[in-house]
Amino acid sequence: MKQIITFGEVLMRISPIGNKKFIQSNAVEFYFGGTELNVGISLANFGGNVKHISSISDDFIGDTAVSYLNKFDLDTSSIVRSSRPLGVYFLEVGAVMRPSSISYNRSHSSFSEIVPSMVNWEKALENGKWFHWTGITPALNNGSHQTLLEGLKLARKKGMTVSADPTYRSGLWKYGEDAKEVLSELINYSTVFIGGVNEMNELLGTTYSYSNEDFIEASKALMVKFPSIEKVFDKIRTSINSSWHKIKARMWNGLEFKETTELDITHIVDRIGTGDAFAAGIIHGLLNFNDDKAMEFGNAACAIKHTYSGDVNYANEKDVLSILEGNVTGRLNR
Ligand SMILES: O=C(O)C(=O)C[C@H](O)[C@H](O)CO
Repeated sequence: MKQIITFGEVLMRISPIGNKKFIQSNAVEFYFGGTELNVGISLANFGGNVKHISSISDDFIGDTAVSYLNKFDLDTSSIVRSSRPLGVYFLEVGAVMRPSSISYNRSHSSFSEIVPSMVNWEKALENGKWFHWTGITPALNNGSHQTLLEGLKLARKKGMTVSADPTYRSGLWKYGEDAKEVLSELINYSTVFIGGVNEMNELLGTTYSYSNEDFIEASKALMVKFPSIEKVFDKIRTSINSSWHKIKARMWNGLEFKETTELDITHIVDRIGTGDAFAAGIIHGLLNFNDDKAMEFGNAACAIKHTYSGDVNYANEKDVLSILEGNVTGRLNR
């Protein structure tokens, strides 16, 4: 089976247990995560053959991270190891009207210091069919930006499908390059855009609203500016409070507009990684179903991720299809 390639940082999340603040607690729990890794693990849980490429610390914490990836049968053969530490982030999980808070400790991490000569892209992509990247990787450093660019160029040369989740995080991008310029360059090597009106406005310098009409116009304008983009998938989140969200998805594939119904997530267990679950659902859907079902599958995958603690979506294909079929009451399985 040909491989889906994900490339990005593996991070450790450290968080007080439950919804406590650090000052309330001395008991913490940890999880492994990282945007692109979350996508990779979710795709493996759906049955995909996934290779994750990264740079990970050459110490026992890095060994543990690699073992975690192996637990999901990810191909870790193109991961490089370095003397720099694994990136860490601290999370306080909010509840109801109290928002969650994140602080990153990743500026000199193993992945932040990656440079193009560390990855043998020819070898890494030899069995690849799909490449997924996000805007986090080029936001970290010039080295991670250039390494990604090399991988994308080769992926397109080999005719692979490339999905882009441009995720713009203003708190990153500290190394002096212009986010809009860099992301525009990288999107030219991408075919599927997983992002919404905000991201499109950022790239196009426009002010489209959230209406469906504006979403279609923004998607058309995006495809004119970046002719390699064939499909746009967007997720709309309505936040009642930290513990209660509603989500739905919509798409423009150059020919038709479709949207899902809204799924009501009344008791969020953990919302970190839900966007990655959406991206993985879209990729799995496009590889196995039609565009419409891919959008529905992405939305259902995003919804069920809210029920698992940690960054990763543990749902398999059957779990997601069951949500799609309307089984949302959580009835006990015996
Ligand atoms: O990858 C990152 O930057 C993270 O913050 C780790 C999380 O797993 C990620 O944000 C979830 O989307």
